[in-house]
Amino acid sequence: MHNGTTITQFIIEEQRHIAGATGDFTSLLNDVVTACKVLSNMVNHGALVGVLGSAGTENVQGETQKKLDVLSNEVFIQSNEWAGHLAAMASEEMDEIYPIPAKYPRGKYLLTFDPLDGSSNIDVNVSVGTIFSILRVSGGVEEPTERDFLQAGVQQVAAGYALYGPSTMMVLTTGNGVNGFTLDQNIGEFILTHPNMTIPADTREFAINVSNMRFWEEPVKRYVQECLDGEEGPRGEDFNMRWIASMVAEVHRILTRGGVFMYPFDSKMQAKGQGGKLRLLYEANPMSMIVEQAGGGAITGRERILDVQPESLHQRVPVILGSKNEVERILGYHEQA
Ligand SMILES: O=P(O)(O)OC[C@H]1O[C@](O)(COP(=O)(O)O)[C@@H](O)[C@@H]1O
Ligand SMILES: [Mg+2]
Ligand SMILES: [Mg+2]
Repeated sequence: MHNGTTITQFIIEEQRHIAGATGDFTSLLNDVVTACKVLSNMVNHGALVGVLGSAGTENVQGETQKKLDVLSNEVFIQSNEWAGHLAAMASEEMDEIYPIPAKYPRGKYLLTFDPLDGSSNIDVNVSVGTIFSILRVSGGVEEPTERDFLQAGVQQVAAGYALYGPSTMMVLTTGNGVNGFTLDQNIGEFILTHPNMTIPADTREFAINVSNMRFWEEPVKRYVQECLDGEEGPRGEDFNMRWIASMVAEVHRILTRGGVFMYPFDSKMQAKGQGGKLRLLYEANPMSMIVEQAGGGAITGRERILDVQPESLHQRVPVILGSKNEVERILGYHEQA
């Protein structure tokens, strides 16, 4: 049994040093933490509580929704709408933004989330997670609009994810480094177990869905081919590969032991008029903030993800993130192409 720092203690301690902090942000994060505990419990019970399988509906992006995609979205809304910290929420699973209903007070923050990341893995009992990002309202608190959410990732106040794996973890940044907490199921608290997570600058491990190889652009093909060529190739070293198909789990591995994760631009997505597979506001931006705060890099291939000016709520972008020196190498390959 752990008796270390709880996530609430950690956040309160961090906020103590911020002049003018009202406690709103602390209690918003607390509600997000509660939502993730509820989801952890649901995911853990799986088939026992009838939450696996398809919901028989599609989200705005035309993807089939799992029952847990829908349930986790509802849990996130219920946990976060009542307390008066938020003006609105936006989620991968909702077509439009969700302004806080008039029966509740509205606050100065916005919450975006991917309530269940990696949901194609849920029925096969492989790790899934939740990704979230907190922004400040740019316009009026009373009439939040989609435009309020279209802020570049550098504007994020905080970002984090929960990983429902062999143990449930919460990884969080408020712009002051990255810290990891493990859920102690016996006491229902996240305990600080991974202080100051940092990504090694060098790696010999990459993650990409190679079934898309024929659709990639030249610089990504070059990078992956050089990894595959191993000791005999230009890198002079053997590389290892992983593909979990849950971004949350891939990013967590990278925070733990380094590596590169890529869901790059490809011609298949281009044909559908999409810039990439992963969603800028719910996946790319929060993960990029975490990765940069841990000393890594995060780019689309040609530019820093956190500098991308969003044009629409459900915008997708190419993502290449992880160990700094490898990300810089891939950026260089794009610049040379
Ligand atoms: O099935 P693919 O093409 O390998 O894509 C896997 C990617 O899709 C995602 O699952 C998208 O997330 P959702 O499950 O939230 O739609 C990422 O987590 C993952 O990296
Ligand atoms: Mg996702
Ligand atoms: Mg999802």
